[in-house]
Amino acid sequence: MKAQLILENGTIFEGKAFGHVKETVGEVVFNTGMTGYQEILTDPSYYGQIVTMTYPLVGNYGINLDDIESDSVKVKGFIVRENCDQPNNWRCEFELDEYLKRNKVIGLEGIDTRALTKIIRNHGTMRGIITVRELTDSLVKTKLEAYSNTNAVREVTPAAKKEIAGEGIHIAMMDFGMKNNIVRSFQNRGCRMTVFPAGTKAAEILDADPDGVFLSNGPGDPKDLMDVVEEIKAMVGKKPITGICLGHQLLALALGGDTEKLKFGHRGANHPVKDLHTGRVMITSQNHGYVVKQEGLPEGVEITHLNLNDQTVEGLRHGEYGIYSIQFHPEACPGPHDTDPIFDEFIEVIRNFGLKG
Ligand SMILES: NC(=O)CC[C@H](N)C(=O)O
Repeated sequence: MKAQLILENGTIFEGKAFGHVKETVGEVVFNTGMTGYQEILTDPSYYGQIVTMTYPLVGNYGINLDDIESDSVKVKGFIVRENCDQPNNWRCEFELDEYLKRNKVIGLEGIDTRALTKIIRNHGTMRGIITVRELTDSLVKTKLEAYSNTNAVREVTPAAKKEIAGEGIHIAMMDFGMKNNIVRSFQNRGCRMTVFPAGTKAAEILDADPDGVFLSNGPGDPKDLMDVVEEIKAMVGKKPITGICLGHQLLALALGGDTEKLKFGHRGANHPVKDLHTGRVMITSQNHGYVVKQEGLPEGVEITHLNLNDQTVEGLRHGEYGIYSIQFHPEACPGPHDTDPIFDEFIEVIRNFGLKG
């Protein structure tokens, strides 16, 4: 069935619908990974967004239910140059088309995703609509203007608290739409975890008496979560706190720093990041549209990592408070595992804080 992508600036791409055919509105963002579409589709940080892949052939190894990062597809729509309908892999359980159908998410294929990416790069991230109907300009405008993603974290955070057994240190995880491999990475290191929904008060988390707190990744603008920032503030200095991506941005806000929106974000599996302590450059997995501003970081906060493509902040530390957070994704999935040792560094920060007390 014929379908269109209509962007906020009026650009129209014509292609073919696949997956579950329905109209969808979202922020159109691009990912430059050559593989990893299962992890991308199910990463809750993409909630509210339409993702387009720059790599031209997607779906060729099919779908298996081991490589997903949450229980369902979280993107609002998925755009590819070519959807492979004859996947071939020993782990393949079914096709991408079938997976999108089961999750009621529309796919759009047959458009030049590299041309689309160039438009987003030049213009900045835009809203868009995927539709199989003929819409008038004014209806498109109304639908795009009605789009809001301010409630995203509330849509993907778990409804209730959960315990995960382990023999090691006890970490309170604030789950803003946490990827599965973050939990696995701490589990591999023996950690015990209590996972709390996003709306949990600091007092309840402190009551559980964890050795440390972890703030997860998640969708949307960190400034839509100023109530959460207040709870984090109430834990600073009392417990060591670590965080990834949205968690890192929320920590920066809690410490008195600021965040801003990037023109088109970082989404891919080959972003070079420099560790300013060791001088080493690591290739990282990334998915974010917002970033911590360098200017205005309060005293005591040290920038630990920088992105070598655009010199943006990739890591922060506060020695005295036992705070350490990272903008990129040490849990990978998808992407290289270069930065997996960051989880050991998180645990070390938590242990060292314990020793001080
Ligand atoms: N992966 C994430 O946690 C993303 C954080 C935030 N939603 C951003 O886009 O910047």
